Amino acid sequence: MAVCTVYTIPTTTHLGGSFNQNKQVFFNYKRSSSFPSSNNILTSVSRPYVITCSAGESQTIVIGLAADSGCGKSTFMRRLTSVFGGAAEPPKGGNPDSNTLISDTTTVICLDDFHSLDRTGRKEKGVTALDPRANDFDLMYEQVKALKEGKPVDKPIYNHVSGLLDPPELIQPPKILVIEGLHPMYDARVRELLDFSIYLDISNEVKFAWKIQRDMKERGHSLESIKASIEARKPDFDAYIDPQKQYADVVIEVLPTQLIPDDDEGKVLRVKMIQKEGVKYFNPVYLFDEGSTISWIPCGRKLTCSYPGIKFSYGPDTFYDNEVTVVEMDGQFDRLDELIYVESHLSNLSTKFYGEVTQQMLKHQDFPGSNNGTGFFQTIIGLKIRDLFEQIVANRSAAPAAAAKA
Ligand SMILES: Nc1ncnc2c1ncn2[C@@H]1O[C@H](COP(=O)(O)OP(=O)(O)OP(=O)(O)O)[C@@H](O)[C@H]1O
Ligand SMILES: O=C(CO)[C@H](O)[C@H](O)COP(=O)(O)O
Repeated sequence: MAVCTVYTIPTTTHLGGSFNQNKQVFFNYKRSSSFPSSNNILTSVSRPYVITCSAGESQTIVIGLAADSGCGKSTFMRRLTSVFGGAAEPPKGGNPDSNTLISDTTTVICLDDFHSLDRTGRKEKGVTALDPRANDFDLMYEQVKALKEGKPVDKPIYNHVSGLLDPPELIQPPKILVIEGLHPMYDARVRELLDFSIYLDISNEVKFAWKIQRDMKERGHSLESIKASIEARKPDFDAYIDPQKQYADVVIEVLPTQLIPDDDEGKVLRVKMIQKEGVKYFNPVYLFDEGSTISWIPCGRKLTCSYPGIKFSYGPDTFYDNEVTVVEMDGQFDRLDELIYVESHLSNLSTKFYGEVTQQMLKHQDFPGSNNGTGFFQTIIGLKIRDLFEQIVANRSAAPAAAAKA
């Protein structure tokens, strides 16, 4: 809900009346009270006043997380919500197949809920879920916009168990809204609403290895059916999902290792954190010396490394014509408690205390990717998002004060 603030003028004239939420007037008077914008009749201001609304202090911050199915979005979300504390759970008393996760600070909605065609509908029309024609971008835009403006919405639910569209669920505007799924940056209108965006870019080789792990070992699918499903999705993935990475503020790219020649196991990973320069409220993380190009093998006295070891790289680059800063980690950690050694050589981490990244990694050591750059960089991005949120909130509260001083 937007919050309006009343600034009173120290005279005795009474103006009274109602106000228009969209009108923003900044005067240099004293702040006397704040109230929710739904209560739009003034009853208790006895002196001339000025009201500021809609840049409300409770405006929702929107984060977009894009990736293909089975590429670690849920794992990333668990790391992110943990940074803010409190457990993330589906809406209480709602649809047991809801895709939404709510915690004190964050609400994560899954963009699969904006599929306009259900499983049968897609089959009949011969389109995949990645195809824009199977998704309702008008509704996605309207609902994300409404939530950002502090208004609740009745969001549809795509039921992954039945393959049907279920009755909608009520979503209240949170402090931080995360929209995760296939298309958070596809529609220009939705993209414009994002305060920060992330793309999880999992290379085909690694995606295949993860799919085998989950769908073959855990869900009993055959190797052939996994191969066929990846191949069937590829043209639409290339056309509609992959191009979104050009818009992301951070891309986490996951590739096979270069430390083992001709590795085909896909267990050891090379992970790049590609951070866009010039993004408001986001200072890229760097290694040792900002702006330099660095290659670092931390293995030795302070970091235990078994074969094939660990290699970090850092430096400036360009990505889709944007200037970026890249931190890369190839290899995997043997002992997570020793991670503090690596953490202490990175700067701009947005931690609140020494060793916070290591603490978060230790807390979730059972999550996939905790021993490599995927978990490490996801944790760091979680902390950067907390920092971005705190800066935006601090800036908002400072704005009326600055206006008052002017
Ligand atoms: N960092 C990682 N390292 C190794 N395996 C991983 C990693 N992240 C995810 N996986 C594998 O991929 C699977 C899917 O992960 P997750 O559920 O987080 O992805 P998702 O994008 O949310 O999937 P979906 O869209 O299908 O719900 C996990 O069960 C695990 O096998
Ligand atoms: O790419 C996907 C996003 O997670 C799913 O395949 C899509 O949502 C369709 O779901 P289902 O396969 O359960 O019908």
